Amino acid sequence: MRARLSRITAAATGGWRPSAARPSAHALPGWFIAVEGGDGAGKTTQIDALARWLRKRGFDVVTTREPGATVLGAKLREILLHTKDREPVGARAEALLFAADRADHVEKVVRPALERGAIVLTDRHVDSSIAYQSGGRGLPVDQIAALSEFATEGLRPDLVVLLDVDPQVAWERAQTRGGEPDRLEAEPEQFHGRVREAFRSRAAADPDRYLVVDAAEPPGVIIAIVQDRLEELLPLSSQEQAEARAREKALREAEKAELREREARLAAERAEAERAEQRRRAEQEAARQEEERRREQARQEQARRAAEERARYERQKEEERRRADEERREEQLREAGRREQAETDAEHRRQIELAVRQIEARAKGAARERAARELPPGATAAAATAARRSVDQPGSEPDEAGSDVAQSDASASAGIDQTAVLPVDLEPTQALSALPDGLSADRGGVDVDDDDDDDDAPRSRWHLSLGKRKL
Ligand SMILES: Nc1ncnc2c1ncn2[C@@H]1O[C@H](COP(=O)(O)OP(=O)(O)O)[C@@H](O)[C@H]1O
Ligand SMILES: Cc1cn([C@H]2C[C@H](O)[C@@H](COP(=O)(O)OP(=O)(O)O)O2)c(=O)[nH]c1=O
Repeated sequence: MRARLSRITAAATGGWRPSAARPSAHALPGWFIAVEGGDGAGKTTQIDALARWLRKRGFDVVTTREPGATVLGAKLREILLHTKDREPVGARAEALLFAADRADHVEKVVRPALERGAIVLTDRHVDSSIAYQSGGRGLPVDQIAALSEFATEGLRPDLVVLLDVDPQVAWERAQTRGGEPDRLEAEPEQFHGRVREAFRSRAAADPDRYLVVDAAEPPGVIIAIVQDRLEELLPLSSQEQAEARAREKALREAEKAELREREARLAAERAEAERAEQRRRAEQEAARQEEERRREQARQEQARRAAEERARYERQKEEERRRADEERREEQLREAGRREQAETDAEHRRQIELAVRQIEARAKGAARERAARELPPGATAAAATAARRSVDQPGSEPDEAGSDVAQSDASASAGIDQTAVLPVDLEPTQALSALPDGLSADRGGVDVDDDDDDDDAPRSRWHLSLGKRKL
């Protein structure tokens, strides 16, 4: 089967050259197969089976036989095999008659069939003459071979299938066909033994052209062996070649289709890879743009925060400047208030001191007047004069009182109400209650020190303390 497959492949590719494998010398296009063996070996059975098999493969098959395939051959066969009631045929005449049949057979059946390219399957040929007329009858083998060479014009089978079997077995098989044994079949066992040996000897001398098969095997086994050999030998039939070409064409088409499919698949894969690459690049570009946008956003956010921070810082600085200005203004206002308050307080102190001195001066004057009234008349006049001087210059000793009055006049000229001058006969507490509005000198804030130790007139020392005003 392997050989057949290799031939199918070779034929399909145009590499098969039948003549190169042909063991015979003929150059005819057909194939010449001879089946040989003893009587009852199974030749007819195998030829029928081979013919069916070969025809099924598409070959032009011609089955034939020797002797008796032609009109002449049929008459010779009758003479050769059925000699009952006739004069016996001698060995040399027998050999010549078989040769005559063969010559007519080759000329009229075999060669024409081979020339048209048929496979010719013949039941017996030259080897039967070698086996029977030489081996069996004892005629010189070279002369029998030369006679056959003459009859066939040198045509030799491409293959001789020798069905080799014990003559006794073959004889028993032949009996199953019924009928009377022919003249040669009727020969003794030794004869058939020599025939067998002649066949075997000839096959052994040319193994390339002979296939020896054990004919004791079942018909199926034998046909398989012969088929194997013929598959090696024969080319493909026209039908098989056409089928092989069709298969080869289908194979090429399948390969082309597979190639196209593969190329399409590769193209699709390349396109997909390209699309994937484009997607990857697009995603990469999108990611890059997104990253750039994110960075720009972050940069803008950072710039916005920096701007906000700067604005906040500027607002803070502005606020600090505003607060500082406000504090400075408030401080200036407070300072102005303090100065104003200090001036007001100083003015009040001055007025209070003036008032106190006036009160003290008047009190002293009043005391002197009282003392004068209590003195003798001369002393009284002097005291009254002093008292008047004291009255005329209240708030101090006569000299001091005069200057205090002058100061009071100065205060009046500075806008202080002259009506604020206290009456001289007021007690200190009465005088304080008579202070102008805005001045206060309560007992808690003004110490009145009645000191009569160094002065004969009751004298109060006023220590002024001013309540703090809120600005
Ligand atoms: N291999 C075989 N085994 C057994 N019987 C066979 C075998 N081949 C053929 N036969 C039978 O033997 C008989 C002779 O066969 P046949 O083919 O006529 O032989 P041949 O043509 O060689 O004289 C037939 O009855 C056939 O059925
Ligand atoms: C062709 C040939 C046949 N013979 C013999 C062999 C056979 O016995 C006989 C042919 O008889 P046949 O009935 O054709 O053979 P088989 O019995 O095998 O079917 O002729 C020769 O002796 N010489 C030959 O050259």
